[in-house]
Amino acid sequence: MQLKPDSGTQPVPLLIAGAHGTLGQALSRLCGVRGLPAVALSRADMDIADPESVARALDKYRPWAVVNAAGYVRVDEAETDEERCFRENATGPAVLAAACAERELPFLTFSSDLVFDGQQDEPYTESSVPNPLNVYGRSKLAGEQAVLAAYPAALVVRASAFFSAWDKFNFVHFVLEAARHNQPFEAADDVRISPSYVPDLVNGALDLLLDEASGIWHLANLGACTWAELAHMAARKAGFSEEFIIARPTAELGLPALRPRQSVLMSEKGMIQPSIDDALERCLAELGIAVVPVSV
Ligand SMILES: NC(=O)C1=CN([C@@H]2O[C@H](COP(=O)(O)OP(=O)(O)OC[C@H]3O[C@@H](n4cnc5c(N)ncnc54)[C@H](OP(=O)(O)O)[C@@H]3O)[C@@H](O)[C@H]2O)C=CC1
Ligand SMILES: Cc1cn([C@H]2C[C@H](O)[C@@H](COP(=O)(O)OP(=O)(O)O[C@H]3O[C@@H](C)C(=O)[C@@H](O)[C@H]3O)O2)c(=O)[nH]c1=O
Repeated sequence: MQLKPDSGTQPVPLLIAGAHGTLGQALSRLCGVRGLPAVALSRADMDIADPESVARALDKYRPWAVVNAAGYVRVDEAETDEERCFRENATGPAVLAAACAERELPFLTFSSDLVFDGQQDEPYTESSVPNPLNVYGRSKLAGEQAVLAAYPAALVVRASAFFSAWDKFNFVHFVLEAARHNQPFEAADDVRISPSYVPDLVNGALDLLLDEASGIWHLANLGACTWAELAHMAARKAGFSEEFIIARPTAELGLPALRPRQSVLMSEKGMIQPSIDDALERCLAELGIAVVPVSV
């Protein structure tokens, strides 16, 4: 651990942007578990798209590295909110990257599987050609390109649909809530993804940062499933009946933004994450739900 040059004993922190979000909160939590001093800043503390705000925060906290967990994630709203979406997902990361490059600070930012168009059959790797289908995906790709242009040594981790026991804003939580209340749950059965269990994503991304990795890396749990299959897996492992799940083509869900028919992520760089099945069981255990062994 680096000690702050002018402080003697105070450890030099990791600075996290996007403190109050799903990823930001998980980063703070796991930095604590790993004994990594960190300072997590909300938008009020540091607006990542405002160069003066970023400079003030970096000069105040003098971190050894910066992790950007901030962003605009409302994929469907982005279709009619392009300016705000690009501000948070492209301008913001670019401002952070330039400030970190100037100070030679390691920088990690996150991108998404939605930079791909789903036209290929095989999983997408780091060398696959992006071609986003929606405003959100275009903003994430623009952010990747701006960050690596400003700071080629930056680390860009692409992840996919988050699921986590630590907050309620994710698909697996919605499924379990519908199961508990026996409410019908419509799930897309024509879109294949490789979901990201947030603790695995955070630990993998921190490992890469500490290993001084750079460039684009794919971090998603191993395997692939449709949203409907993920819903069935979650319900079955949690011991619920599965009748409440209604498989639907995505077109019938009335979502404004187009999604790729598949955006399964794999890494060609060897950063293998645990399987979706294993991650889901750990997620359920973290929720205090006894996992029902699936009969073979
Ligand atoms: N959720 C997912 O499934 C996936 C997410 N990602 C990426 O991971 C990152 C984090 O996502 P997630 O945790 O789900 O997002 P959340 O919406 O949970 O959190 C994002 C946070 O960023 C903050 N923020 C937005 N703009 C700024 C800004 N200009 N300055 C400072 N803070 C800002 C938001 O604050 P406020 O509330 O004030 O807007 C919010 O607290 C994003 O880059 C996203 O694209 C990638 C793949 C999948
Ligand atoms: C909420 C819900 C979603 N879905 C499926 C359909 C659709 O493909 C997709 C849309 O749901 P969401 O809006 O949660 O997922 P979506 O916005 O597509 O999720 C994305 O979030 C952004 C931030 C990312 O970066 C992506 O990786 C991805 O995780 O999920 C269902 O099938 N049933 C549901 O009830």
